[in-house]
Amino acid sequence: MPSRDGPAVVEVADLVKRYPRSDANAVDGLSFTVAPGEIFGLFGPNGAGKSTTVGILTTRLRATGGRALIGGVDVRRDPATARAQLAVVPQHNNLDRALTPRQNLVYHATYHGLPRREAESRAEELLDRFGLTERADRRIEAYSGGLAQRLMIARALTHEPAVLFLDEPTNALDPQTRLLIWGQIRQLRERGVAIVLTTHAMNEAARMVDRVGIVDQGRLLTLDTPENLVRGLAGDAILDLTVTPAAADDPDALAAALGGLDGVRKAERLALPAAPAGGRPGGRPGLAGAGGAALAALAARAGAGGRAGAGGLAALAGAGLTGRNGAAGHNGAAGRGGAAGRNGAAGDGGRLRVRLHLATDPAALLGAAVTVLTGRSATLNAIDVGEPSLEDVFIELTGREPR
Ligand SMILES: Nc1ncnc2c1ncn2[C@@H]1O[C@H](COP(=O)(O)OP(=O)(O)OP(=O)(O)O)[C@@H](O)[C@H]1O
Repeated sequence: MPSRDGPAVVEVADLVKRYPRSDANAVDGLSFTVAPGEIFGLFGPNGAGKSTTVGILTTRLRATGGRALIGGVDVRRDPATARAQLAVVPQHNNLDRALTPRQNLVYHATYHGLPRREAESRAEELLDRFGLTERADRRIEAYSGGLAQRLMIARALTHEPAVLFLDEPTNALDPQTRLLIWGQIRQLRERGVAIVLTTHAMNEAARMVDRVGIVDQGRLLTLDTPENLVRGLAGDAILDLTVTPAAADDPDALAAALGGLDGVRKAERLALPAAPAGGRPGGRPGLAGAGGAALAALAARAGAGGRAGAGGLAALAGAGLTGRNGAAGHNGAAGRGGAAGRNGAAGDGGRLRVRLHLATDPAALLGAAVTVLTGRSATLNAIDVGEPSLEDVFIELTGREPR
């Protein structure tokens, strides 16, 4: 079990950073703590203030106000002592190309005060742990991105830091290297190392992090475990309906009617995914995919429950059913299972995609949704159901507009 007792190893209190000649704070009163043996995800859109926060904590930048402590040491007052307790793995390769991989590790260890002998045996141990022993004396230039990332993490561990800052640790890595790196991060957690992780690959990281702080415009929007965030903000399930409203109907009124159903926490209109020429849009799994069994059951229950009238069931039978794997779905979440062909609609003309965030089982809602649609003479083209994800929470909090 990770040891999460004892005083926080990272403490940030009312932290402020205003860059010269800027008219807004890049970090604007941020507060959080990270315990030993905790993996803390610091997430936020581009420009939210993550790098600035990490820059202050790692002594690269000076705060304008507030406090930042590493292992109880104020980074501003005593940066050298703070640095001895932390390590940073940057997103981009900053290995010393004039040295071999082994020499990179030995150099880093001696820089941090280890005697030569100890530094060499530490390097040996880390090369072994990261599967680099065979490649320890090659030229750095010959290293792939994955090998370089492994070596950078190994290098960060030479002085046994109490806290490790990882910036996009698995960006552009193959699945094997990702697994290795997540495995190493897990082991560090078991040893009581605190890890502060910044990444945009939230759904991947959600499986690893203990708590998440989501920041935007330098402020903390929320801080909790991924499970609590997903449950609390995004709802229990997500149901995406692609519908063709009756010609005289108002799409917003139709979306609002669906949003008013019991068990719906929120309804939002989404852009329709672009359909590739002649193919299934979105590339999502259909009934045979991850959500297939659940969806078949859902369709059966919605039918057996008798909530929908005969017309509604006919509409349901004609709709494409797909599973979504809990993505925020802004780039084509709904696989339409050939519904466009059955519907006879040319292109996406007149169609509407409504996302319902549910506080209930989708099966319990589906009949009522179909009744609303048939009551308004709308056609149901596709149903896409899935679990909400951390990325859904992120979009909910920070919006869909690119920064
Ligand atoms: N050296 C600088 N001088 C002036 N403004 C800066 C400087 N560095 C960052 N900023 C601004 O501070 C704000 C926070 O930037 P920061 O790089 O910390 O965000 P971020 O969350 O790390 O973004 P990303 O995900 O793109 O790395 C942004 O508005 C950015 O433009």
